[in-house]
Amino acid sequence: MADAMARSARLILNGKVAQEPEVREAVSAMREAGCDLQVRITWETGDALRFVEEAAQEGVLRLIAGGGDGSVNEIVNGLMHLDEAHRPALGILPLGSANDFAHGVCLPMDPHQALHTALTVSSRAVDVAHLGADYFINMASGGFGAEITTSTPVSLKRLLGGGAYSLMGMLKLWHYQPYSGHLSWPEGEFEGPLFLLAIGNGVQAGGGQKLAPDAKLDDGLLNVLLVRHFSSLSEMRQLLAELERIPEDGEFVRTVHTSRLSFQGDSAFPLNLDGEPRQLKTFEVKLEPRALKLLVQSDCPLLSSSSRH
Ligand SMILES: Nc1ncnc2c1ncn2[C@@H]1O[C@H](COP(=O)(O)OP(=O)(O)OP(=O)(O)O)[C@@H](O)[C@H]1O
Ligand SMILES: [Mg+2]
Repeated sequence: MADAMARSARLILNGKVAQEPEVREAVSAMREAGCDLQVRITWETGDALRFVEEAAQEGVLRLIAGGGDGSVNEIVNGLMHLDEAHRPALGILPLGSANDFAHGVCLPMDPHQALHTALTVSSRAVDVAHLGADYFINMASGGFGAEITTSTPVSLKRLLGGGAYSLMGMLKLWHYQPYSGHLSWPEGEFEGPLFLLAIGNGVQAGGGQKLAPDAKLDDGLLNVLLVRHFSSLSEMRQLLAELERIPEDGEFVRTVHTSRLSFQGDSAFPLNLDGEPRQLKTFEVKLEPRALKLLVQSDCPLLSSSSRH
């Protein structure tokens, strides 16, 4: 039996994509189907936070983020600053360029289907990670990818997919230096030059790069990917091969499942939180287990109680 459509909901739409005809048509269709769907449009950073507060004050139960990973991140931050009792469930209308979180949770990319999903499914409780005062729902990635993708439009997936030789050329051109730091978590530690660090609540970042393929959103754990730096072209080849299959304990790639992680760097470390850039010398990442209600299909592969097979 199909689930009933919610009677009311709020859509916070990133102004960059607000006028797309498909979005307008999808909103009209949901209204015609009986949902009182109100829309708020952002102009700049900070607007979404205010709209989240307004929605909570008005008792909105379903809040839909219309935009890319950055829009979802801003809305998650707004939601996490509310009391849990007044926190609306989060739906996503994927309208960004990467939409890594939405792809990771297998949401439909078609605006009509995505809105319909957000307005009909039951919510599922998922973990939310935070790094200092900043929350993220999908992934924090640091090192190589975070630095280069912040200043070029090339996605991490394309950079890593181009092969060892072109990647080496790129790193030379960028005068790339590995980052050194000390990582520690309750069950272990890592010291040394890092090529890449990814801390996943979700599975993918950088435009489709699956850095934490086994991550679940509701298991109380961060899936951490540590990639040690290389010193030759052949080592780089090995590193890229390991990134394809993400071993537990490879020569370069190592995975750790833990509830929290601290980093002490020798210098500012470039980080990307759900696609939003930061530079931090030290940080700690923790999880708030099952703190947010997410509107995804019940067979979403990132739910540990998933019935998908
Ligand atoms: N009207 C607007 N015009 C341009 N940028 C906006 C507008 N409103 C909000 N923003 C900014 O857009 C950024 C978020 O963009 P978002 O990440 O959603 O899209 P994207 O970068 O295209 O997608 P993705 O991150 O999935 O690749 C935030 O920094 C936000 O402040
Ligand atoms: Mg973005």
